[in-house]
Parts: sequence; structure tokens; C-alpha cells
Amino acid sequence: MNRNQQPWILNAEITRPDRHLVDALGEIETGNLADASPLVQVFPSAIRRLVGDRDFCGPALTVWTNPGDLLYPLRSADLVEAGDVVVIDGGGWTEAALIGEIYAGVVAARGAVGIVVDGAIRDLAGIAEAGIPAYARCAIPGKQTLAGPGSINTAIDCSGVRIEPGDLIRADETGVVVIPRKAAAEVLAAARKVAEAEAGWIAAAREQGLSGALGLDAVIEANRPG
Ligand SMILES: O=C([O-])CC(=O)C(=O)O
Repeated sequence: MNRNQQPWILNAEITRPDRHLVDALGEIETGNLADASPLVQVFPSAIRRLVGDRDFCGPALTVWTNPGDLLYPLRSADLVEAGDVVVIDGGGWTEAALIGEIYAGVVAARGAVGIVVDGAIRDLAGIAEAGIPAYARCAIPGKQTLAGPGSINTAIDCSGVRIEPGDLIRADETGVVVIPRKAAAEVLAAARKVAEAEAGWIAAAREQGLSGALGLDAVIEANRPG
């Protein structure tokens, strides 16, 4: 499941997107971003918000770890900068926690705005107390090894979702999406158009019903065989 080919690498520096792009993308719901561009990738539905009720948007500080191993996840804490989202590729392994309240407390104090783990976390009450929202596949009390290998700020692959360090992670109640840093302005413009179109459909549906607003009968007519 884990295809990272760069173990034992630790890149302290990453290029982060412009703050105004982060803030503007943080105003747009994940559904509109997902509709805006094929460049926007959607995290698997199994990665859910387990702690907190705050949406966030920020550049990814990426961590890859050998599934179940805490060495590189914990090592990443001191590299976090204000506004970052920590994304940990744990290979989707759910039988050992990769971070808990100690880690969450440190990264929250450094100004991280969110944690996303393709794997398991623990200490949900302690993470809530640290005041940082956390998404993961599940929670489990136990942990496994502290041995590596792993990497920090290399390209990662969370169950098919590829993330480069500094890409934008946007999370809300619905789920998590990733926007390539270099496409952030283009995605923002497209997502604003989607949001505008949606507002138009909602208004039109009040007048014409949803089928009328979206032209659904014409689609049925075109797609129905015979
Ligand atoms: O105990 C550990 O090594 C890691 C952990 O759960 C935490 O970050 O709270």
C-alpha cells in the first residue's frame, strides 16, 4: 500500500503558498473545490474528522512512515510552522496510533491548524484539549514501533492521493481535499465559478424545480437507451 521510495529523508524547508490564496481557498467548501478542477484530489471517505469542529486550510507538511511506526511522525513536530497542516501517510494501517495528545499539543502550540492521518490516532480527548482538529481513519489506544524508516517533506501517497509538501489541504465537515500549490490560483478561480453556478441553480430550482434548473429531463432523454 505504501509506495514512497525515499526513506530516511528529512527536508526542513518547504515552499508554502501565498497566504491570500490559503485564506481565499479556506472560504470555499470542499465540495465546490472537488467540482472545480480534476487537479483537486479528494481524500478517501474513511479519513474522517475525529476531533474538533473547526474547518481549516493550510500548506501540507508531509510525513511518510513505515506503517505503525512513530519515529518520523514524532520527528516532524518541531518542523511545523504557523498555519501548517500535518499530513501523515501511514499506509492506511489502523492497528497502531501514529500520534496522540503529546504530538498534538506541540504542533498546536507551534500554530498548526490541522492534522490529517492516513492511519490511526489516539488520545482524542487530549487532542481536543490541545485545540487542533484531527482527521484519521480511526482511533486506537495502542502504538507499535519507534524505529523508522520514514521521511519528512517528500511527496507522499495517502491511499492514492498524492501530496507534495506545500500543497494546500482544505478540510471541512464533509471531508478533505488537496490542491496542488502551483494550481492554487487557477483552482480558486474555478471554484468561485462553481460556487456562483450553484447559487444560480438554487435560485432557479425555487422557480422551476430542480429538474428544470438542472435540465435533468434532457439528460434522461439523452442517456436512456432506445
Ligand atoms: O506516546 C507516544 O509516543 C506518542 C503519542 O501517543 C502522542 O503523541 O501523544
